[in-house]
Amino acid sequence: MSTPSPLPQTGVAGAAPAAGAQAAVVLETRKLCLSFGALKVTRDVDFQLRAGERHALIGSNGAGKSTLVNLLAGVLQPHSGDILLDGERINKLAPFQRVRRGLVRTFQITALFGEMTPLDSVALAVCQANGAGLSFVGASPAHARAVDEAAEILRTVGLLEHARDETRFMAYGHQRLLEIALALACKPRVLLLDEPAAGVPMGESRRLLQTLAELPGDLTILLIEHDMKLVFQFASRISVLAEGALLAQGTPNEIANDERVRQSYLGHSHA
Ligand SMILES: Nc1ncnc2c1ncn2[C@@H]1O[C@H](COP(=O)(O)OP(=O)(O)OP(=O)(O)O)[C@@H](O)[C@H]1O
Repeated sequence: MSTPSPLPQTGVAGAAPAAGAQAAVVLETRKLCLSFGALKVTRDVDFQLRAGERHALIGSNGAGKSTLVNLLAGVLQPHSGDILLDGERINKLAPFQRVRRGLVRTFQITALFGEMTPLDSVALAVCQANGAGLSFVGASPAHARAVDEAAEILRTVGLLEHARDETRFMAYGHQRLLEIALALACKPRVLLLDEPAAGVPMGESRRLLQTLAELPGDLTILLIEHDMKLVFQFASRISVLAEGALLAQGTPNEIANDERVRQSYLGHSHA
């Protein structure tokens, strides 16, 4: 939980290249609803994620951002409405089945791998994703390939020089990058990130989001982030949730100049 920083006062273009309005929709929700008791946390959400987007999901504390990501990942089941991946309804798919189809959210498992090195952790995840199971002993060709692949993933997220560190002693920002590396080991087409920079010092969080923005262009990323500076540097498109409903979706310029967003979001941040 953190307090949203104010929206920029003038239109700010996203740093990432716009995916373009023509890109195909990869992930979509239609009239998605979920309540916790009497509390409606997801209200008729029609959300679209297009191929290659760097998409930020923003909104005040309790607006329903994590819930929406959990619905997309299959951690939560909607009470009504649909979730479509590549146009196919995936409501009934378990999280691991969605992962197999390329829909991956970041793990929060650094504690589990604290005594392992990033190289071993990611190689293990690669083995799992490649169907080689968890057999991690010996010098099998599958293991060697997994280690090579893991090193390449660590290079991509800028962690190669820490590949053989013990995870629990790594800087927190590096541990968050390792979570992203573990998600990349699952070969995602769509990556869902719930506040990947939370708790990371400012300079490092900017680098972390820059790393994400520079991931291969065919990877689609949805990210929850409270820091508006980071959001507007990262995003090619932005969705705004308010009280469970989708208030607006558009380019960074459109969102920054949307009066409803400014009133709703600035109102909360002032509060
Ligand atoms: N398992 C649950 N049971 C009951 N209420 C829940 C549950 N999970 C979330 N909520 C409530 O649903 C609402 C939306 O929560 P959610 O975590 O999705 O918001 P959020 O936008 O991600 O907030 P934040 O920015 O603070 O993380 C909140 O009022 C929260 O208290």
